[in-house]
Amino acid sequence: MYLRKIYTLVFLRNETQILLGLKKRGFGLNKWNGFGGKVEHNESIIDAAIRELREECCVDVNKSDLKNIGHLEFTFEGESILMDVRVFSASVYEGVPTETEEMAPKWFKYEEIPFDDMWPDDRIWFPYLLKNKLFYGIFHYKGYDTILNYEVKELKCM
Ligand SMILES: Nc1nc(SCCc2ccccc2)c2[nH]cnc2n1
Repeated sequence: MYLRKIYTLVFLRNETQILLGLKKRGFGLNKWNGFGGKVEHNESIIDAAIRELREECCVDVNKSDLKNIGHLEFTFEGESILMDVRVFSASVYEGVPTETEEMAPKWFKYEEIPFDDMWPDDRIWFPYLLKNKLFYGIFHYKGYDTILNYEVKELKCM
Protein backbone atom coordinates (compact mmCIF):
# COMPACT_ATOMS: atom_id res chain seq x y z
CA MET A 1 0.00 0.00 0.00
CA TYR A 2 2.67 2.56 0.98
CA LEU A 3 5.99 3.01 -0.82
CA ARG A 4 8.44 3.62 2.06
CA LYS A 5 11.17 6.16 1.44
CA ILE A 6 13.85 6.77 4.06
CA TYR A 7 15.02 10.28 4.96
CA THR A 8 17.39 11.74 7.53
CA LEU A 9 16.98 14.73 9.82
CA VAL A 10 19.87 16.07 11.91
CA PHE A 11 19.81 18.62 14.72
CA LEU A 12 22.98 20.19 16.11
CA ARG A 13 22.53 21.17 19.75
CA ASN A 14 24.41 22.84 22.59
CA GLU A 15 23.37 23.56 26.19
CA THR A 16 21.19 26.52 25.29
CA GLN A 17 20.45 26.38 21.56
CA ILE A 18 19.50 24.20 18.61
CA LEU A 19 20.57 24.78 15.01
CA LEU A 20 17.74 25.02 12.47
CA GLY A 21 17.88 25.81 8.77
CA LEU A 22 15.40 27.77 6.70
CA LYS A 23 14.67 25.63 3.62
CA LYS A 24 15.32 27.76 0.52
CA ARG A 25 14.01 25.30 -2.10
CA GLY A 26 12.26 21.98 -2.54
CA PHE A 27 10.30 19.99 0.02
CA GLY A 28 9.51 22.02 3.15
CA LEU A 29 10.27 25.33 1.41
CA ASN A 30 10.35 28.32 3.79
CA LYS A 31 10.09 26.12 6.88
CA TRP A 32 12.74 25.97 9.63
CA ASN A 33 13.89 22.38 10.07
CA GLY A 34 16.83 20.17 10.87
CA PHE A 35 19.21 19.23 8.07
CA GLY A 36 18.53 16.17 5.97
CA GLY A 37 17.02 14.59 2.93
CA LYS A 38 16.82 11.39 0.96
CA VAL A 39 18.92 8.32 1.66
CA GLU A 40 20.42 7.18 -1.68
CA HIS A 41 20.55 3.47 -2.56
CA ASN A 42 24.33 3.31 -2.29
CA GLU A 43 24.68 4.73 1.21
CA SER A 44 23.80 3.91 4.78
CA ILE A 45 21.34 6.06 6.71
CA ILE A 46 24.14 7.42 8.88
CA ASP A 47 26.29 8.24 5.83
CA ALA A 48 23.32 10.01 4.25
CA ALA A 49 22.78 12.06 7.44
CA ILE A 50 26.46 13.11 7.46
CA ARG A 51 26.39 13.90 3.71
CA GLU A 52 23.23 16.04 3.92
CA LEU A 53 24.54 18.01 6.92
CA ARG A 54 27.73 18.80 5.03
CA GLU A 55 25.89 19.66 1.78
CA GLU A 56 23.28 21.83 3.51
CA CYS A 57 25.33 23.79 6.05
CA CYS A 58 29.01 22.85 5.60
CA VAL A 59 29.28 21.14 8.97
CA ASP A 60 31.07 17.82 9.44
CA VAL A 61 30.12 15.28 12.09
CA ASN A 62 31.64 11.90 12.91
CA LYS A 63 29.51 8.75 12.87
CA SER A 64 30.27 8.20 16.54
CA ASP A 65 28.97 11.66 17.43
CA LEU A 66 25.58 11.20 15.76
CA LYS A 67 22.90 9.93 18.13
CA ASN A 68 19.63 8.44 16.88
CA ILE A 69 16.97 10.29 18.88
CA GLY A 70 13.77 9.49 17.06
CA HIS A 71 11.83 7.95 14.23
CA LEU A 72 8.99 9.72 12.40
CA GLU A 73 6.67 8.40 9.72
CA PHE A 74 4.56 10.67 7.53
CA THR A 75 1.75 9.78 5.16
CA PHE A 76 -0.29 12.21 3.09
CA GLU A 77 -3.95 11.78 2.10
CA GLY A 78 -4.19 10.37 -1.41
CA GLU A 79 -0.43 9.77 -1.75
CA SER A 80 1.22 6.35 -1.64
CA ILE A 81 4.57 7.53 -0.22
CA LEU A 82 5.41 6.87 3.41
CA MET A 83 8.21 9.22 4.53
CA ASP A 84 10.31 7.27 7.02
CA VAL A 85 12.39 9.95 8.75
CA ARG A 86 15.31 8.96 10.99
CA VAL A 87 16.10 11.77 13.41
CA PHE A 88 19.60 12.37 14.82
CA SER A 89 21.29 14.90 17.04
CA ALA A 90 24.91 15.84 17.63
CA SER A 91 26.65 18.23 19.95
CA VAL A 92 30.21 17.62 18.64
CA TYR A 93 30.93 18.75 15.11
CA GLU A 94 33.47 20.56 12.93
CA GLY A 95 33.01 23.68 10.82
CA VAL A 96 30.86 26.76 11.06
CA PRO A 97 27.20 26.44 9.95
CA THR A 98 27.14 28.30 6.65
CA GLU A 99 24.31 29.26 4.31
CA THR A 100 24.02 27.21 1.11
CA GLU A 101 21.61 27.21 -1.81
CA GLU A 102 19.52 24.74 0.19
CA MET A 103 19.43 26.11 3.74
CA ALA A 104 20.02 29.27 5.79
CA PRO A 105 21.21 28.09 9.24
CA LYS A 106 20.45 29.89 12.50
CA TRP A 107 20.84 29.05 16.20
CA PHE A 108 17.64 29.25 18.25
CA LYS A 109 17.36 29.29 22.04
CA TYR A 110 15.26 26.35 23.17
CA GLU A 111 12.58 28.74 24.44
CA GLU A 112 12.44 30.57 21.10
CA ILE A 113 11.94 27.72 18.61
CA PRO A 114 9.86 29.18 15.70
CA PHE A 115 7.15 26.48 15.62
CA ASP A 116 4.79 28.71 13.61
CA ASP A 117 7.33 28.57 10.78
CA MET A 118 8.01 24.84 11.05
CA TRP A 119 6.15 21.67 10.13
CA PRO A 120 2.97 21.39 12.29
CA ASP A 121 4.08 18.03 13.69
CA ASP A 122 7.29 19.47 15.13
CA ARG A 123 5.60 21.10 18.11
CA ILE A 124 4.16 17.67 18.94
CA TRP A 125 7.43 15.69 19.06
CA PHE A 126 9.96 18.44 19.93
CA PRO A 127 9.17 18.10 23.67
CA TYR A 128 10.61 14.56 23.52
CA LEU A 129 13.75 15.85 21.76
CA LEU A 130 14.15 18.62 24.32
CA LYS A 131 13.84 16.13 27.18
CA ASN A 132 16.33 13.76 25.50
CA LYS A 133 13.71 11.01 25.25
CA LEU A 134 13.82 8.59 22.32
CA PHE A 135 10.56 9.05 20.36
CA TYR A 136 8.47 7.40 17.67
CA GLY A 137 5.72 9.29 15.89
CA ILE A 138 3.34 8.68 12.99
CA PHE A 139 1.47 11.54 11.34
CA HIS A 140 -1.19 11.40 8.64
CA TYR A 141 -1.51 14.67 6.77
CA LYS A 142 -4.14 16.22 4.53
CA GLY A 143 -2.07 18.42 2.28
CA TYR A 144 1.06 19.74 3.94
CA ASP A 145 -0.56 21.88 6.65
CA THR A 146 -3.23 19.74 8.33
CA ILE A 147 -2.60 16.74 10.54
CA LEU A 148 -5.62 14.39 10.32
CA ASN A 149 -4.34 12.03 12.99
CA TYR A 150 -1.15 11.15 14.79
CA GLU A 151 0.42 9.10 17.53
CA VAL A 152 3.68 9.88 19.36
CA LYS A 153 5.25 7.80 22.09
CA GLU A 154 8.48 7.54 24.01
CA LEU A 155 10.55 4.47 23.11
CA LYS A 156 12.29 2.82 26.02
CA CYS A 157 15.84 1.85 24.99
CA MET A 158 16.44 -1.89 24.84
N1 LIG B 1 10.44 18.22 10.84
C1 LIG B 1 9.77 17.65 9.80
N2 LIG B 1 10.47 17.26 8.73
C2 LIG B 1 9.85 16.71 7.68
S1 LIG B 1 10.74 16.17 6.31
C3 LIG B 1 12.36 15.88 7.00
C4 LIG B 1 13.21 15.07 6.07
C5 LIG B 1 13.44 15.76 4.77
C6 LIG B 1 12.76 15.31 3.65
C7 LIG B 1 12.98 15.92 2.42
C8 LIG B 1 13.89 16.97 2.31
C9 LIG B 1 14.57 17.41 3.44
C10 LIG B 1 14.35 16.81 4.68
C11 LIG B 1 8.46 16.57 7.70
N3 LIG B 1 7.56 16.09 6.80
C12 LIG B 1 6.36 16.22 7.38
N4 LIG B 1 6.48 16.77 8.61
C13 LIG B 1 7.78 16.99 8.82
N5 LIG B 1 8.43 17.52 9.89
